[in-house]
Amino acid sequence: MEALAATIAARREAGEESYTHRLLVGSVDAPLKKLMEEAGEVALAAKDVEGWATSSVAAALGFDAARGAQPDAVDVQLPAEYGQAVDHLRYEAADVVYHLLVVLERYGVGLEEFAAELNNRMTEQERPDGAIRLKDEYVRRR
Ligand SMILES: N=c1c2ncn([C@@H]3O[C@H](COP(=O)(O)OP(=O)(O)OP(=O)(O)O)[C@@H](O)[C@H]3O)c2ncn1[C@@H]1O[C@H](COP(=O)(O)O)[C@@H](O)[C@H]1O
Repeated sequence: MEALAATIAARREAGEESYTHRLLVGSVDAPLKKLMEEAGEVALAAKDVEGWATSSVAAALGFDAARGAQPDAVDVQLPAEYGQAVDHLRYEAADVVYHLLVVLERYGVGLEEFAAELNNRMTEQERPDGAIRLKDEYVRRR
């Protein structure tokens, strides 16, 4: 994530051949539209995973019912498509994170500041030692 955020920031100085550069300096509507589009694709991909899981459970229950069995536990065989759907979910999630980092970069929110925002929401027990916090040196606008 740090390497990606640094690459995105450096693309401010790149040429028009860079997709990231165009998202950083062109109309903001472009990265915002992509962010929303990719978030929608994550939702659809997750529903696809759900679909393969529930149809597999339904198939296993139907198989047991056909045998007249009343099992305590159902042996669900997840098909290859389930794994492919999870892979697809991960792929779309990466598209969201990339476009989110581009949008944050456009408005000067670096990865460190973003991490500090998340760290601030953690309980003392969750937060690792030395975690970056939202302090004046990270945030100049508060
Ligand atoms: N991580 C990414 C990254 N993730 C997604 N994308 C681009 O985001 C766009 C997504 O658009 P689409 O949805 O049309 O493409 P898709 O994901 O194939 O299709 P869908 O299945 O989502 O519909 C594609 O053009 C991808 O290339 C990215 N473009 C760049 N990066 C990183 O940014 C660096 C700089 O890239 P440049 O833009 O080439 O400077 C790269 O080296 C990468 O590390």
